[in-house]
Amino acid sequence: MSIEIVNVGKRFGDFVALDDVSVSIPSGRLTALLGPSGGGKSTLLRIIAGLERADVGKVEIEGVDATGLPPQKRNVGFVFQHYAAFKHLTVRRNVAFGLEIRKRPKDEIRRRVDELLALVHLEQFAERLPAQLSGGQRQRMALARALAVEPTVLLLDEPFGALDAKVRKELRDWLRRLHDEVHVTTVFVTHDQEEALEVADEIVVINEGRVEQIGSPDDLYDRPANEFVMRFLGPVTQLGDQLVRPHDLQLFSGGTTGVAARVTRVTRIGFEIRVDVATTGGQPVTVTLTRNEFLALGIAVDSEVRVQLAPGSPSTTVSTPEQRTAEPSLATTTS
Ligand SMILES: Nc1ncnc2c1ncn2[C@@H]1O[C@H](COP(=O)(O)OP(=O)(O)OP(=O)(O)O)[C@@H](O)[C@H]1O
Repeated sequence: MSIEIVNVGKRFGDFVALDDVSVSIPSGRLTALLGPSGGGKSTLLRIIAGLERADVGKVEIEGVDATGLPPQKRNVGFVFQHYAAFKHLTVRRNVAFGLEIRKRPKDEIRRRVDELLALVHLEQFAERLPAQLSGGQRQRMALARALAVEPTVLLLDEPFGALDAKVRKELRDWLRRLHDEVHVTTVFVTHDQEEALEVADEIVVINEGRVEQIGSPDDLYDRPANEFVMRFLGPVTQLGDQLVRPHDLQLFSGGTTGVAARVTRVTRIGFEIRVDVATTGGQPVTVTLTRNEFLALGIAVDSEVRVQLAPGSPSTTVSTPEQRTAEPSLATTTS
């Protein structure tokens, strides 16, 4: 294990930002700290970086107790959402900065910076100033600069957060490929579940200062530890007292399987069809089908159907019976 966080606690005044957090972050992997705003992700990242001190607990990096070490002794590189570049220095000099202050030989610096600029696809922009780059290019420069000093650990706090959706998506794919080439242990903070599921090898779900679940994207999606993780990782709907995913529900136009319901609304959303139904007990349930599945059923608004959870699909029991689904359906109940 590359980073061991053991029983870490952190308060800001009376506010508990982290409550007895223990996480093992594996070497050479890409790990996401995922959770809602204010949950404590950045605080945990800053504690790993040494920018913040834990009140209790221990941080170990590559077998070394780093709890009391200042940031510059931890050999970590970091990139934040609003990256502050040296405005008056070229891209090349920005990337070289960490190597220059370490007084590495000029030849070595040139070679290493060329390699890094190629890695982040910025070779042709080496002599530009940061202001002459796009937002996405600037974040790539920031990553090259963080990697220049060969950190043991790379820490990224919402590094693409300020960029538009398309650039964000491109950088996400690019980060995944970069990591496959470089293999530096990387921890990144995100509140975007899609980003975490797509990019990370391991995800740590953090909410209200506590770890809700740690696992691979598949573990979390298919075997959510609790209702919070289930709701946070994707769309949900409720069938009886079970919280389920709308695409894990099956509809039948006849027969006796599952629960009797009536179709209240049919909506096409891109390549999916969303079918809202109301059970005979009056519970609104949302089902998503592919277009072909929908056409094969031959159903429309007011059709009588049966609905059931596809065998083997994840579900969790809802804690309070009156709790509404996270994605409320627009169904008007019929009985
Ligand atoms: N220096 C500080 N002083 C007081 N409270 C703080 C400080 N830093 C963080 N907090 C509080 O601690 C909580 C956790 O903050 P943190 O930034 O770790 O959350 P986060 O999960 O990263 O959220 P976001 O995605 O919004 O950045 C928040 O309620 C925040 O207001």
